[in-house]
This record gives sequence, C-alpha cells and structure tokens, in this order.
Amino acid sequence: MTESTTRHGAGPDRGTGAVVVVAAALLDRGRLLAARRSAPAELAGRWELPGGKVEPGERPEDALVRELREELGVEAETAERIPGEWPLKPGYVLRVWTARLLSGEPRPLEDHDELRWLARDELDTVDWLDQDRPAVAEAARRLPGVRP
Ligand SMILES: Nc1nc2c([nH]c(=O)n2[C@H]2C[C@H](O)[C@@H](COP(=O)(O)OP(=O)(O)OP(=O)(O)O)O2)c(=O)[nH]1
Repeated sequence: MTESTTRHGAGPDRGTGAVVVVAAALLDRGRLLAARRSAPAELAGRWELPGGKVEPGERPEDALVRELREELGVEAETAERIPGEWPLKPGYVLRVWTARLLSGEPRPLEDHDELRWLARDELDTVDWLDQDRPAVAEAARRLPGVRP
C-alpha cells in the first residue's frame, strides 16, 4: 500500500494499484438516482452516481452498500455489475453496479446537496461529471425506454 492510499484510507485494486471508487446506478420505478456534489470545490455542482472509495479489505459491493447508507440514509442491495471501468482523476477508477432500494427514501446527508430521480429521457437534464458520462450511458440502458 502506498503512503497516499494509507493517508486517504482507501484500498488500491490489487491488479492495477488504482483506488477503486464504487458507484450505484440506483434504479427505482424506472428511474435512476442522480446526486449533485457539494464538495470538493472543483466537483461541486456537478452530478454523479452516489458511492465512494472502497476501504482496505472491503468487498466493493459491501463498500457500495455502506456508502449508500452513509450518504443517502437508505438500505440498498447491489444487483448487477455494469461491465467496464472508467478512469477518474489519476490513480482512481470508477466501477458501477446497479442497485435496488430496500428501505428508506434517499436524502442528501453527505457529499451532496440535491438528489433527483431521472427517467431515461431526462438523463441529459443534469450536468454529469465528464468522467461519469460513459458509466451513466451504460446504466441508462438498464432503464425502460421512452414510451411512444
Ligand atoms: N462517489 C463518486 N465519486 C466520484 C464519481 N465520479 C468521480 O469522479 N468521483 C470522484 C470524486 C472523488 O474524488 C472520488 C470519490 O470520493 P468520495 O468523496 O465520493 O468518496 P468517499 O465517500 O469514500 O470519501 P472520503 O472518505 O474520501 O471522504 O471519486 C462518482 O460518480 N461517484
């Protein structure tokens, strides 16, 4: 483990050395949850999939359930890993799972100041972080299509 990953408390991926950020395509009633970041300054105001860094020794799916509990105050379960891995800032990669709500209504408790449930035809209405756009496009394929 490098000094920087120790300092941040996040676990590097054993294969690549990159810190894995796990994020949820939380799907409910045909919509996807988008979350607006409140910090850090360079990301504030942009929208993302809720999640966070995997801690050392933690399974990614467990990290995601924990992050959704901490950030949104909900119980959720992961469903399907969305194939692929997307680079974030140097040394960080994003992996995404679809997730289902088990209980609670998401609230922006940490890291976010607004949440929105978006249907497939509404996904372009928020300003996604550039690095999230490919993952969001993949997640969108799991949403029901627009009705004619
Ligand atoms: N959660 C999340 N983070 C993302 C996304 N896209 C993206 O670039 N990031 C960046 C923002 C942060 O630099 C990093 C994740 O950090 P975080 O602040 O959400 O993680 P965390 O909850 O574990 O935070 P902390 O313990 O460091 O406070 O990845 C995304 O879709 N979801």
